[in-house]
Amino acid sequence: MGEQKKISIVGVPMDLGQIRRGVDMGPSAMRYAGLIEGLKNQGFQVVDYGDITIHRSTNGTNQEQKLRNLQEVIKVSEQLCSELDEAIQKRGFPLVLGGDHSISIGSIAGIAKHYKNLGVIWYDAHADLNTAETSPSGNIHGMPLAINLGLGHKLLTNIGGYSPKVKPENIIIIGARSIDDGERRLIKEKGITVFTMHEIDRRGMTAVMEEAIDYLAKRTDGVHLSFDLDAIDPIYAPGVGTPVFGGVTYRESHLAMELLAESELITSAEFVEVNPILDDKNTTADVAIELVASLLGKQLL
Ligand SMILES: NC(=[NH2+])NCCC[C@H](N)C(=O)O
Ligand SMILES: [Mn+2]
Ligand SMILES: [Mn+2]
Repeated sequence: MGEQKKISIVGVPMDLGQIRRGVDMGPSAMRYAGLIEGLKNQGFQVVDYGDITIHRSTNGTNQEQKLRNLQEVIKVSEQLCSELDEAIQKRGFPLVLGGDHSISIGSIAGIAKHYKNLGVIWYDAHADLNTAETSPSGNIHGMPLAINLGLGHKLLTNIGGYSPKVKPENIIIIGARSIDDGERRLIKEKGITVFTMHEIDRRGMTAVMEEAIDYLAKRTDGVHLSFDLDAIDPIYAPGVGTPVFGGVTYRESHLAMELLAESELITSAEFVEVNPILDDKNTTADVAIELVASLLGKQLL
């Protein structure tokens, strides 16, 4: 990253993609933890677009059904899509703050149209590859990666007016340890690369990241990092709505971000699922902004 590179920040206080309240406060928690100041100290020009407005109707549509809050999620996704489109045209590095992981539908919709062959690193305990048919919960935050592949409800896959956004061979999932049956079938059928916790335990984070970086560097013209804080073990990042034990450590996650910084591969990023109500003294937001700093080139010496 050269000096005075521009970072464009967009907050998405979205909690409609799942049922636990509090994740809408994620963008505030990361700002409160010192995100903007930190990036400025790191030498970046920071343009903060503020938060997208979310209209939370008291009785959202599709409440107990297979796509909870569908209409609201569509509205927010379209808005995020056009904000990111604009940020990229103004040559900023898009940094999106969640909000639950359903925001990735809008962010990747806004980003992918600027690339011929966008790669995606999905750093997550989950695969988020469900559709309404396979979802055990009806929560849209468990579906965004499938939607970005063009699988799922038409109104979601068509955000931004085009579909699909990403090819299955350009996706790498890292840190997965909770995968539903339908997701497992899709991973096999589409040949999606997944470095589960097994591969990370067995080969180590360095080998996993090096392979991911080499692979994506050869075949993509931009890579979006979608970082779900629940990839990290809840010991280090307790403030998430769907925690799964046995996750990536704090150190391994920093290492992963440092290797990505060194590779200069990442062209946009989002940090999602930070839920300060479930957190312990804003620890998860603190961890998130430290990881942002590492991703954007901060070094210990
Ligand atoms: N972004 C997340 N935290 N996703 C969790 C998804 C959990 C589960 N697989 C579901 O579909 O409901
Ligand atoms: Mn997750
Ligand atoms: Mn996720």
